Amino acid sequence: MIREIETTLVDVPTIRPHKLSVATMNTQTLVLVRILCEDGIEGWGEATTIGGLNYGEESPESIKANIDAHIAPLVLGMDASGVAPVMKKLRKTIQGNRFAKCAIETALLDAQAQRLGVPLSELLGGRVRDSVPVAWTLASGDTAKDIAEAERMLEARRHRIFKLKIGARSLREDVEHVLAIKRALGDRASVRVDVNQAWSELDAVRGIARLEAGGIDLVEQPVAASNRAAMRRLAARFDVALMADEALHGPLDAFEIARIEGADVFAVKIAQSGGLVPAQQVATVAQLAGIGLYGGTMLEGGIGTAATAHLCATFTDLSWDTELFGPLLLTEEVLEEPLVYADFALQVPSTPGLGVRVDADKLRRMRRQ
Ligand SMILES: O=C(O)C[C@H]1C=CC(=O)O1
Ligand SMILES: [Mn+2]
Repeated sequence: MIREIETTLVDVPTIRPHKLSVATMNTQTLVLVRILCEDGIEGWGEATTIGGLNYGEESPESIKANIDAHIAPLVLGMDASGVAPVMKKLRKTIQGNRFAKCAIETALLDAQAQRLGVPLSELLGGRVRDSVPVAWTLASGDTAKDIAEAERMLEARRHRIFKLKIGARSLREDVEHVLAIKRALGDRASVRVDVNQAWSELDAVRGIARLEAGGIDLVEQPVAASNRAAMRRLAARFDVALMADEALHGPLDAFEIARIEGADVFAVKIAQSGGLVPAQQVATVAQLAGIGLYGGTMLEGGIGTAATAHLCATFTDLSWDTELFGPLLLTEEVLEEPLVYADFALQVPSTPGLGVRVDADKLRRMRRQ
């Protein structure tokens, strides 16, 4: 039985300002959900988002309020081991709120996998890999600093895939910034860009032509999420891989974008999709349509990152790797033992459930009062 659902906000400073076209992040607010079950098992989920309301339509505060006032009362007392009936009820009764639903589903699946004594990946069909390659986002806003940061990451064998956040400056400045970084790193790294919807279609045509010629491997969400027709035209026009991110709010969007050939790659995000199971459906649609897979992040801490890692471990083909570096952008850790990053990859935890333990003392100290 689901006995208790507790939602906690934790404000954690980032290791440096993280500049996106929609926001500059100096702190990240983790939204953590703990579900206590009658049998004493405790499951954890995460509903962290980016930039308050700059990135998406759910804020940390709205997610917490909606779980506390509307979602928890609906499912308290239900059978905790029946994850599917609980989620069926939530999805039927509650509109939207994909992040909150993701956190509840993750916590219930974490608890259930612990109950069964298996890693979460085994509840999702079983893993085909024990680690996932991890990209790093260069987003200091300064070309020389970004190059130095990339060199440090290569030297430490932590990352060899770099995603550059662009779209806030003029097209010319952005393209020069990206190409300078690519020239400095050469074939030692894969360089990709994320425009976070900032460009018009015409900007995108001009920008992508130069990025493609300069050896950039992938362009993420260059135009507005709602402009699927532009994504279709850009995907048909250029060879460089075009990735959908903000345009993907779950399996239905995945199906529609696949149908119109509106992307070459999908960023699979568990919170944007509304949970681990719908995110797996997004991936299934992609695989059926011949669309590549990439494990995306909402810059979550250790819990959401571990959950996505378990999901990505089940994908037969993960050709575009992951960006599961969220915990590395934060100055403080909420887990007892941090996730393990080595040899350009994140190790997928192998103990029962999510395979991570929250440090209760640290959380008490760090939580928003
Ligand atoms: O992909 C996004 O749009 C959001 C996020 C993921 C990595 C990062 O630096 O920002
Ligand atoms: Mn993105």
